[in-house]
Amino acid sequence: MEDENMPRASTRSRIPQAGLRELNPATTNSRSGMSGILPPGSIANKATSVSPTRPKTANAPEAKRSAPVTRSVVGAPKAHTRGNSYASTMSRTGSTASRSTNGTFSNTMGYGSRPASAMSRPQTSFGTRKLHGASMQRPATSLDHHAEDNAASVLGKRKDAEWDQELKEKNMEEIMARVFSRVNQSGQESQGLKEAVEVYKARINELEISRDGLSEINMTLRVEMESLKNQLSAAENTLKEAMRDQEIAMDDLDRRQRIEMESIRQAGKKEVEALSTRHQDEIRNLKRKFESEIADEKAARVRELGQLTSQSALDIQKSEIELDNKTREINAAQSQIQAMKAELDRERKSTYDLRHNLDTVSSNSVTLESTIRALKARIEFLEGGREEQSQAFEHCNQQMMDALAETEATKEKLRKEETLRRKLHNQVQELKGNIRVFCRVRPSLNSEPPSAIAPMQYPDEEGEAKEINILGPEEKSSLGSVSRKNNTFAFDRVFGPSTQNSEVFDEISQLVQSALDGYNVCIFCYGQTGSGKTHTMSSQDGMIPLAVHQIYETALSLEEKGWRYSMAGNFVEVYNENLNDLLGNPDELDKKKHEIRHDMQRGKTTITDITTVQLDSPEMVESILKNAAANRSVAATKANERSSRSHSVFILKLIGENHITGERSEGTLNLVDLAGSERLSHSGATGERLKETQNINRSLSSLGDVIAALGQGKDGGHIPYRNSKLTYLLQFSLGGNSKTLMFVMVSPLQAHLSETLTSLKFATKVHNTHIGTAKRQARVRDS
Ligand SMILES: Nc1ncnc2c1ncn2[C@@H]1O[C@H](COP(=O)(O)OP(=O)(O)OP(=O)(O)O)[C@@H](O)[C@H]1O
Repeated sequence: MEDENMPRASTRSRIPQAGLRELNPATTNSRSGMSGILPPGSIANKATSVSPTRPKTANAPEAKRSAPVTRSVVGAPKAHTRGNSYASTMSRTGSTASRSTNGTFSNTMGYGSRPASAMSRPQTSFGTRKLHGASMQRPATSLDHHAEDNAASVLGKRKDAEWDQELKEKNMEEIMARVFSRVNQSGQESQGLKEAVEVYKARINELEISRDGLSEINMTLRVEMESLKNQLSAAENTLKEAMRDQEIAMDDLDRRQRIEMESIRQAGKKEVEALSTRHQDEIRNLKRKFESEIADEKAARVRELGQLTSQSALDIQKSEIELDNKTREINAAQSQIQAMKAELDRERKSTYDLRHNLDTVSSNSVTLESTIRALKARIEFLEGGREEQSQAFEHCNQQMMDALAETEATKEKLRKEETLRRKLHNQVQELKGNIRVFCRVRPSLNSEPPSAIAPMQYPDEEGEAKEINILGPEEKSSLGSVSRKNNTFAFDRVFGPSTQNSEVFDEISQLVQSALDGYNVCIFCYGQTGSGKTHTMSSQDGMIPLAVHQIYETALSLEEKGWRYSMAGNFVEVYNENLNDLLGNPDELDKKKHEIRHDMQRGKTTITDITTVQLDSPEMVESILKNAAANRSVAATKANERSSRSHSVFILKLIGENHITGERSEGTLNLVDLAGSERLSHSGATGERLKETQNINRSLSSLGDVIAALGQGKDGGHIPYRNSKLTYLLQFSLGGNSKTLMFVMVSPLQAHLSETLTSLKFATKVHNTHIGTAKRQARVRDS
């Protein structure tokens, strides 16, 4: 029953709020109790059309509100059922309209059937509630029981009624009263409905008025919209016109610009034409001018050429004459050398003879002494014959005096001979050249297989080898054929791999002698890492120990000629353009600063804060070399696992004094072991090693520059000693006042071939350099 009511409530909810209050079925039905009497679809349909979207739940409170009304309607019959069975019959007819045919009275009561049918209409909540209320409040027995027993009770009552006419009339009156009250009620309900109709009408009027108002607004809006449309089209027109004007203006501007451009172009063209005409005129003028100048110049040059040709012919003649002279001079010098050599040999022989004489004289003097003693004994023995004795004594004395004079003369002759030897020795050294280059190829080591050795030949091996022949690396021609270049280099001496250090030293010992004689001598080893520099210079039988031994021996032998020598040694290292003291404290390496100072007047070099060792014995050299080797910076590179990355310089200062002749000599012997000369790309160095290699290469190229500048031989010409620490240190040992020997060291390995060729080319440049005559730093003491 409740489910049927819900959609109905929602249908009513579509009625506008104002009219809904009036239309509320609860209110309406409370008055009439017969919602079913409304014409079907008249109000509900109207309401639906006015507000079709009203939510369904809005009707719930209204349904609730109808409850008390329903109760009041239901209450009326209930009051009447309390009296008699007829009232019960009426009630039953109202509640079960489908069975109304059962009673004749109910059929005749047409007006009474309307409320009953209305109540049975499923569309209204009212009807439903009424039925529900009836079933709840009226016990089933009170109505149904009466209906079932109706026949029996009526028969019983009829029996009584016949006998009680008064009661019947009373019942009839009651029924009539109920009918009247029902009619009245219906009248009231119809009045209520009329009122509702009125309300609806008023509402419809209101809505129509509001519709009219909305139509007016709508009209106004349409008119406004129309005018806006007009304004919009007017604005569009204006815009179009403005755009058209703009386009016209742009066209005008464009045209004006084109005209202007055209006029500028024309003006430019004219200007260019004028300029080109002017330039062509100028070019023509210049051409004419230059042609005449060139013609003049040509004539002058031709004249000059003629003069030069004749001059050069003269010069050539002169040169040829000079060449002849020089050749003659050389021949003379060579014969002089030969003569000197012969003289030297003679002198040597005479020295030998003199020594022999001296020995004879010494033995003579010994003999004389014994003779004197014998004579003395004889004198004593012969004291008797005085005259005879004194004669014999005088004779002996004379013999002794002669022998002493002879000895003295021999010594004097020896001293003179030594001076002469020095002079001759130096002349020989000068003739050999003040800068000499020796090449030394080290032997292959055990770790190096024969296949790794590059082919090298020594064409003049039989005598004093001076040439080396090396096959260069393989080169591919553009046609694809592989060839190897044959490179021949010539030096003052070439030592093959089998040469021992002692043989090499024989060649340089004369230079060591020069240092003792008071000359500055510089011997340095040049070559790539691992080519044998350190072995040649500092090994146990290297140049440094051998030189020191020779100096000791010579100094000793010179003592009997009146010479006393003092020897002071320094051992320094040039590392990264810094000077280190290799005989000093190792902790101070690379920290302590040493400065090089030159005494330009005396041609002397000193180093500040350097350790100087007095060499008292040849054995001291060994410990010096050991200390220096321990201190020397050694670093690993790709090229060699133990590689000296610095230049080491052993400086030996030799000061000699002859207490007999008063002569004094000051010579310096510099023995230099240069750092590896390999190129950057080959060493593969990086970081700190790269910096080292760069510094090494810079100082080596400075050495080359100094030698090249010395070779140009211009007096007072600039020699770039200051370009590196090494050349600055050796300033007085490289150049006019000194003798220089360079060893170019060669590795026999095929892998080092290109470095070897680079070294040999550098050495060839040095070899082709001729340095001026050396001066001996000697003074003769005033006596
Ligand atoms: N004439 C030689 N006879 C025998 N062995 C040699 C000779 N020359 C060099 N060696 C050996 O070859 C190796 C490399 O020589 P060395 O160390 O003297 O080269 P280096 O040019 O001084 O190299 P670095 O620049 O690294 O000092 C050493 O083992 C050395 O003993």
